[in-house]
Amino acid sequence: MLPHDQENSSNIHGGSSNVLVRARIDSISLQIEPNGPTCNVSPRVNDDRVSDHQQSHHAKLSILRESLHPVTLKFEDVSYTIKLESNKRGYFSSHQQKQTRMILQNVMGIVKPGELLAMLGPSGSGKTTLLTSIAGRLHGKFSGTITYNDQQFSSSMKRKIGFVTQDDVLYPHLTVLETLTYAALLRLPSKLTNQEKIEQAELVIMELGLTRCRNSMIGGQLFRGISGGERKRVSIGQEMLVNPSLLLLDEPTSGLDSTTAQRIMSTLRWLARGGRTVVTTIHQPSSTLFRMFDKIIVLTEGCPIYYGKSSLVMEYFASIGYAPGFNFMNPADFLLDLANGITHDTRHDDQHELIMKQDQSENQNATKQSLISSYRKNIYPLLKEEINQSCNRPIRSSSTST
Ligand SMILES: Nc1ncnc2c1ncn2[C@@H]1O[C@H](COP(=O)(O)OP(=O)(O)OP(=O)(O)O)[C@@H](O)[C@H]1O
Repeated sequence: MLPHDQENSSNIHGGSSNVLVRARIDSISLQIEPNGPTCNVSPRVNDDRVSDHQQSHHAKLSILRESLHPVTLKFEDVSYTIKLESNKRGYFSSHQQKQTRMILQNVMGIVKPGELLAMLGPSGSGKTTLLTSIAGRLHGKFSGTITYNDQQFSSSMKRKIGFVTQDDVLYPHLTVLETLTYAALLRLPSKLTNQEKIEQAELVIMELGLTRCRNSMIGGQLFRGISGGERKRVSIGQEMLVNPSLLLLDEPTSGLDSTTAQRIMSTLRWLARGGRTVVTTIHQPSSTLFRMFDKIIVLTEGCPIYYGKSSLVMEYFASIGYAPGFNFMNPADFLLDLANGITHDTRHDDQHELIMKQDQSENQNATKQSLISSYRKNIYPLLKEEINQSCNRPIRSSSTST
């Protein structure tokens, strides 16, 4: 079952079955905040022909569809430095020189419930480090502020965060159903009965379209199991079980074919539209994938060169003198080139490669510095204002950033 198919299907929020669902939600000791997501697109259906069974089934699905604690994430001037220890004279020298390296520098952003933010940038640009800091798992010299509904990170917030890491750890000998059932038994609150926990695992399997492989083993290096895309969905499912308000994912589509990647991104978008705040890193998205992001942040060597709506990114770079040399270019390819300091020239196409090579060797750093300064001049002040203005205000579903 495709999640976006479900977006089009009826989702019942009224009726007695809904009361039961609410009762169950309450029994998970979660409460609906007054600033509920305004972006939930579930239509209300009042059709007597829908059977009780169907009603209860759809209503149960809505448990996973809605976030119960919408979270507005803000990260302001996040910088992170690490200490590098290197030998001064040689490998066996006891004289060690301590150097520092800046991994992130003044990174800012705001993501509201219902929004999907993608972090883009070349390998080593700091995407995972930023995601880890948002998850509250970064240790070391870290400065700046990260808040969740204007509150600092706390253990109660930790429980509302789902973090899907790049290298998912799954037991190869368990089936999909066993993996998710054990996760449900271990992670769901003790107020739920075991039967209810098992039902939640079944719901997640349906929601993520894993029904066909529910009894297949995960597999590993020694024996083949489910596919890479299914495996990634199992990892996402493990986090979905606890209905996180803030879902963070590190490279959820890496190594997957474009159709599977698109399917996973549809799932993430659908989770966001249920009032969750979704942040993902991504390496090389296709243009179809790119269009699914509400907002993007583009990093080069730890510094942002763009933050804002994905639909406005090309316009922004064109306004500061950077445009792709030809039409129909995947915006993500263009942005990654820019983040690497490679500009596209509008001159004749067969000169293009040569120009790119020259840029790489001679002008890369200058281009990056120019992009960083343009960001500081054009985007940073507006973003700072947006973050300050949204302080303690009701959460809205639309974004007003660049
Ligand atoms: N604890 C650490 N010690 C040494 N280097 C580190 C440490 N943490 C991060 N780095 C370096 O910081 C840079 C950013 O790393 P990060 O994993 O955030 O990049 P990334 O953009 O996610 O890369 P990729 O796309 O390849 O996963 C890299 O050059 C990495 O080697």
